[in-house]
Amino acid sequence: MLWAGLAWGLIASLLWFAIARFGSRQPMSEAQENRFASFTILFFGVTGIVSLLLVGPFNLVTGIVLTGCVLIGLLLFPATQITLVFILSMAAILAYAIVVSLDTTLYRPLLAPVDYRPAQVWYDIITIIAAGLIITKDSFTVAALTSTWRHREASTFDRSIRDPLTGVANRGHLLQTLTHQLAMPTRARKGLAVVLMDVDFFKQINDRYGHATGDQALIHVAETLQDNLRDNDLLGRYGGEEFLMLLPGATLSQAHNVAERCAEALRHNAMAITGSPAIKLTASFGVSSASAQSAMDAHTLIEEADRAMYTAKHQGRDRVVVYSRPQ
Ligand SMILES: Nc1nc2c(ncn2[C@@H]2O[C@H](COP(=O)(O)OP(=O)(O)OP(=O)(O)O)[C@@H](O)[C@H]2O)c(=O)[nH]1
Repeated sequence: MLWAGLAWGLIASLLWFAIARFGSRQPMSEAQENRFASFTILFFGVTGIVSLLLVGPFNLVTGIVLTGCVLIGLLLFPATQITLVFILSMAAILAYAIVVSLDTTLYRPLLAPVDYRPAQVWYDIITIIAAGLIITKDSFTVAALTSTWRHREASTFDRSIRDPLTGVANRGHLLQTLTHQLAMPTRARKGLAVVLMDVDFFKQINDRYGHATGDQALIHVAETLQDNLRDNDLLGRYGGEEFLMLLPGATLSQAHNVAERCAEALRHNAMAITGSPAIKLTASFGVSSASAQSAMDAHTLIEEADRAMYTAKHQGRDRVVVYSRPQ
């Protein structure tokens, strides 16, 4: 019976862990994780109750299943459900203590041996509470590790799509998002516009104030642009002092307005630095768009915006130029 219990605990735990970790190719969504966690509680909870009924609270099989229930549950749990698991495990420990404190002649496990003897009640209660505290402490350690692990996974993903200096999307993420949006079926997408901008005379800022101030200026530019975009627009750093904005659903003239708004914000939002007058920054903007019907690829669209941006540079900088496609 003991070995069967141990084997069962081990197999069930490994199985559960394998399903949680490798069961789906995609990482589980939060809703899936919650469903899986609830199912796990139910499964181990029911198993625990059945063990209690069949072999009684003093049997090692019951102990293993209850401990497994708490530990495996916590190992797999999304952080949002840790409190729930904690309450449930404390309730399980309390219920366990109550059961052993009862006059056990009132309760006789279904599979109890003929010479079944109730244990010393107080001794058992103290042992169970101590065990409960140890399990709880361990559970919190596991929970903390699990949450660090999840957090690390999330922040690795975050790092892989962000520009480390400015915190906006990096070039790879911009291109991937744009390619994905352009590949959407015609009926699912509206138009899409891109705005490419390049800070004017940026080399002079580096030369005059130093590279660290140059970096601050890039952060300032990114913040100013971000403040002038909507939530579903995507701003990213395309190169050194070049930023790209993806505006899903925007027409060419709407994107033109957005670019003018950004140029205006940059013009009137000089960057404050200590010990010198605020630095005035301007930029040149190029705008291009793809209608819902056009089959345009990401590189062509960006190249058009790039040409328009260079026209803006040649026309004297600090302005917006819209790409006009040859008829
Ligand atoms: N501080 C800092 N400078 C950068 C970074 N990336 C690129 N740069 C600098 O940006 C400058 C770009 O200079 P240029 O390409 O000559 O262009 P510009 O001076 O902005 O002139 P125009 O674009 O013609 O208006 C170079 O000096 C680069 O070293 C960065 O991450 N931090």
